[in-house]
Order: sequence, then C-alpha cells, then structure tokens
Amino acid sequence: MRDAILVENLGKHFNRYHVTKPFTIMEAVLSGLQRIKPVEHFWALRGVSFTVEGGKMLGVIGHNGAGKSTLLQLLGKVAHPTEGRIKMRGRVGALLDLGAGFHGDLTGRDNLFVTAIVAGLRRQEVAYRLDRIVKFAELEGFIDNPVRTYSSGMMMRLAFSIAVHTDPDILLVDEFLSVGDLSFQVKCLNRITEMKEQGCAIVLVSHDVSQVERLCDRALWLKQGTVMAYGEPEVVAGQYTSEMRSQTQHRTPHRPPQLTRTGAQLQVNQNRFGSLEAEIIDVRFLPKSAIESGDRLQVEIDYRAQPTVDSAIFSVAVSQEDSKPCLDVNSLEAGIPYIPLQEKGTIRLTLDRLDLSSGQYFVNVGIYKQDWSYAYDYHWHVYPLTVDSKTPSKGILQPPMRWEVVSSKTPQLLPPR
Ligand SMILES: Nc1ncnc2c1ncn2[C@@H]1O[C@H](COP(=O)(O)OP(=O)(O)OP(=O)(O)O)[C@@H](O)[C@H]1O
Repeated sequence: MRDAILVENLGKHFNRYHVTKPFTIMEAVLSGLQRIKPVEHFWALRGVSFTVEGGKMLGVIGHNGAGKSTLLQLLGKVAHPTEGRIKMRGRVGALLDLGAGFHGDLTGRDNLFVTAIVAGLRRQEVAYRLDRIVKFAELEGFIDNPVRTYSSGMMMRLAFSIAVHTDPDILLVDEFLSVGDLSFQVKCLNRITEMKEQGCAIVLVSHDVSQVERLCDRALWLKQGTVMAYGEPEVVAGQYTSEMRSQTQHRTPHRPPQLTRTGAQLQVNQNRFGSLEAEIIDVRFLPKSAIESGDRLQVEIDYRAQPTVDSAIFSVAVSQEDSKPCLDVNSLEAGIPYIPLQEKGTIRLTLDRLDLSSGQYFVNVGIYKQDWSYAYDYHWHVYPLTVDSKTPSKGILQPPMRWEVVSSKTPQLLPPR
C-alpha cells in the first residue's frame, strides 16, 4: 500500500521565556518590551523522518517533553514545522488536545456539527450520521447540554466519535485512552482496529509501551526531540524499557539493608530498585501467602511518599522462581491513569482467581513515575507465594476444565471378503 504519511527531516524550534519575566501585555508594556525577550531557543523536534502506509499504525513513545505532542500538532497542521517536510495523503481526523476544538457554551450537538464540517463533511452528511455519532459516544441524554457541563470523559467520547465517523484516511490520536472508562477504551480500540483494516493510517501517541507493542505495526521512540529508535514495536519497546531500567538503577540511592515483615532482606540494587521518592513499606497477601490454585488473591501494598508524589503507577507481577513471567498487570492499563500519593496509603489489587499450577512463585511489586521513565520503588523476588493444586500439570496454568466426548462412532469392522 502507498504511504499515507511521509515525514522527512522534520524540525520544530521554540523559544523559552524565563519564568520571572513578565507574561501579561500590561506587565510587558510597563517594564519595557525588551524584558520579554526569550532566554533560550531550543528544538522541540529535530531530524525526525518516518513513513506510515495506509492500513498501518505507528506508535510514538517517549518520556514527558520528548516532543510527541509537537509531532502530532505538526502532522495535524495545528503548528508549522521550522524545517523538513510532511506529506499527507487524504482526509485527516485528529484527536489532539482534548476538547480544545469545542466551544463550551455551545451544545454537544452544535459542537458536533461544527467539528464534523471542519473535518470535511457536508451538512447533510453530518445530519445523516448524527444519531450514529451520538450513540457511539453514549451521549444520547446529554447531547443538547452545553459542552462546558461535560466531564473530560464525555468530551473525549464526543471528540473520538466525531473523529472516527468522518471517514478519515489518516487518524492522529494523542493519549486518548487515558481519559474515559475501561469499556469505552475497549470500544475505541475495536473501532481503531476496524479503521486500520479498512485502510486508515494511524499515528498513536502513548505512554504505555505494552499498548504500542500490542497494537502498532511500527514504533518511534522520541527523546528530547530526536529519534532514539524506529522500527519493530517489540524491539523499540525493549530498548525503551531497558533505558528505564538503567535510569532507575542510576537514581537508586544508597540505603542500608532493611527487613520486610516476613524477614526477607531488602537490599538496594539487588532486589530493590528505584529513586525511593515513594516507598513500598509493606506487602500483604490475603487470605495468605499459600493458596490453592483457582483461589482468589488480594495483594495489599502500603506505601509512603514524602514529599507528595503527584501521580504514580502501581504494578504487580507474578513470576516463577527462575524469573519466567506468569502475570504482569498495572494500574495504568487497568484504566486508572493517575494515582496521587500523599504521605501514607494502601493500594489493593484483587485477582478474582489465580489459576496457576502447583509451585513456588514470587510476587514482584512496583511503584513507577507516571510516564514510566523510572521506578520510585520496585521489589523483585522478595515476596514468595505458594500455590497448591490437587491435579498435576506440566504448564504454568491450571484453569478449571472438563473433558467431554461430544460424539463418537463405534468403529465398524469391515466384513471379511
Ligand atoms: N508552544 C510552545 N512554546 C514553547 N515550548 C513548547 C511549546 N510547546 C511545547 N513546548 C516544549 O517542547 C518540548 C516538547 O513538548 P511536547 O508537548 O511535544 O512533549 P511530549 O512528549 O508530548 O510531552 P508529554 O508526554 O508531557 O505530553 C517541551 O520541552 C515543551 O515544554
């Protein structure tokens, strides 16, 4: 298929102003205009090249300030490149700054009309699709209310629904999954997959590496505006994750060994990694740390954050004694984008049933910075879990099962000749 997006040597230059300099026109006039001169010129993006074919999805990953949103804004023509070239083939649907295109005093219906017409539909086409768009956004009861009364989740649903119902050939999506509930996120993902199958080229910005690995055909990793890696999602995600590990190791402070409640020794850079801006202070398994296969298990994590941490991600993984992973979940993927940590608190994960086969496991627990750039605290191979099962199994899983003979014919003996 032909390239729907071609980007060559793209660059965007910004000026940065000093925070102590005046910002209002009045202050600027009063203090003399020369005082608001920029103090720094910098490239938010430089030397970025890639292509996206129709029917393919590119995932863009990178830490805060890496240039991801700037890239999407350039692709969406909200901003102009300082250098380089962008070629886009077809109609573009963009989900960039959430709700930024909406007018708060207009109703959802009016905003829908305006946005869809700006996106390239004719008035009759919008009228024809209106019910479908409202239904997909699940806003039937609210579409005639002013948008300023909408929650961010409702705005996201309306913006997403309009964007995907205007037949775009190219779809640009910036972190859309961090707003809205889990069932709507699944619906969005299904719709995106459908559009991809119909030939739409998609660029998805995400902080979630595993999501990019799962959904995308290629990945682009940006760091301080430049391309660190571009290629197969698994390879790029692996490089990105290993940089996170080295960042974490680099930030782990010296700390004398500590004993956990069960007597295990926690030692930095051996089984404990992280900046310790937020600390895991206890981990409990409920009902206990020895369960039957298929039992429910709750993992309770007590933490301490001093000073307050604005936003964190919690992760829980179960691995075998030889480190083979069995389960790896986190609060971000579960649809909880921001967990603020104030002084002390407890987070609980409930696994309704843990169908592991008999054996010894470890539960590895972590608290990460909101953009996954490094771990605040990660305890590896510290909390043992024993799983017992009455039925022997060769694999890792022991799900509930039954065998049935659905149909059977008694073999007929051929008559002797
Ligand atoms: N209009 C602007 N004027 C000046 N600097 C800007 C402007 N927009 C973005 N920047 C700066 O450009 C850099 C890249 O920002 P950008 O928002 O693209 O990063 P990002 O990877 O999307 O980050 P995040 O994940 O936090 O959204 C940052 O240093 C940001 O402060």
